[in-house]
Amino acid sequence: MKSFIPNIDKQQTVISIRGLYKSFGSNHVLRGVDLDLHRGENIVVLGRSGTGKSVLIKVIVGLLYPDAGTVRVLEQEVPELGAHALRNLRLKVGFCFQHGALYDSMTVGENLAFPLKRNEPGMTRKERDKRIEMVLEAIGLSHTIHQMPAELSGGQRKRIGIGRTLILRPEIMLYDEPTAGLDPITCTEINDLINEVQHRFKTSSIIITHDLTCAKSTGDTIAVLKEGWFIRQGNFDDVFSSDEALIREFYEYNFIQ
Ligand SMILES: Nc1ncnc2c1ncn2[C@@H]1O[C@H](COP(=O)(O)OP(=O)(O)OP(=O)(O)O)[C@@H](O)[C@H]1O
Repeated sequence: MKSFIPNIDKQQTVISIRGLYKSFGSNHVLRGVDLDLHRGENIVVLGRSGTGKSVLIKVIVGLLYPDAGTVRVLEQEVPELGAHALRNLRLKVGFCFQHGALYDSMTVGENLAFPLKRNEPGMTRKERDKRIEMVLEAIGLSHTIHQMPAELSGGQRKRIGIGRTLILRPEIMLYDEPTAGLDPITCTEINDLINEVQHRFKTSSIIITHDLTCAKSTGDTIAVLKEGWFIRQGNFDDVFSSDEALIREFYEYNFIQ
């Protein structure tokens, strides 16, 4: 379980979704999704492969248009936003790709500088270097600044991927399977980092995973996506204590992975 009590503002939702439907032809992926992410909260979206977790995230950042329902992010109705407003919103919603999505031909420092040069062109070199140093220190990888991604371990690349998202100081973090493909010790380090980011940068996060350990250690709220909607939402113990079949399903899945 988490080692600190996060400061969650239950009065303030940063993401609010009601009655979300999304189909692709006859494939009805999301069928009435409701979700509230509060300021300061980590929500884990737990679901087996193909249940629509990525579709949900894409709707949240405006990459997919919903068939029905409302999707409100940082006080804005996402499906109604034009390209400019959507671009601005996406700067406040950081997406951590599953494989880090680092540029192999750039050093760690250059990878972190890249989003700053593109999105904060008014920044001086000194300000940029300071931000990069601060983020590298936060993710515990200051010594890698001149290294190439190929020289890093899988866990370190994941951390740099998280750092590259943090560098723009987003209000919301979206993590796509942050522990996929990592050994158990590295998984624990990434889970700790997700909590550290929540604590230190006051972010609100959605963490997509089918890793129960990740869910238990990072989630203030667990939302279980199945057959197009959230069949359970609550803290880990509430969600799993009463339903043996559900927990077995995920344990079996974790062993298969
Ligand atoms: N652009 C698209 N066009 C057609 N079908 C799509 C599209 N995007 C997703 N789907 C379908 O939506 C369903 C849910 O896909 P999604 O990628 O959201 O699953 P997931 O829960 O993220 O799975 P995984 O854990 O394997 O990443 C799948 O059946 C997929 O084929």
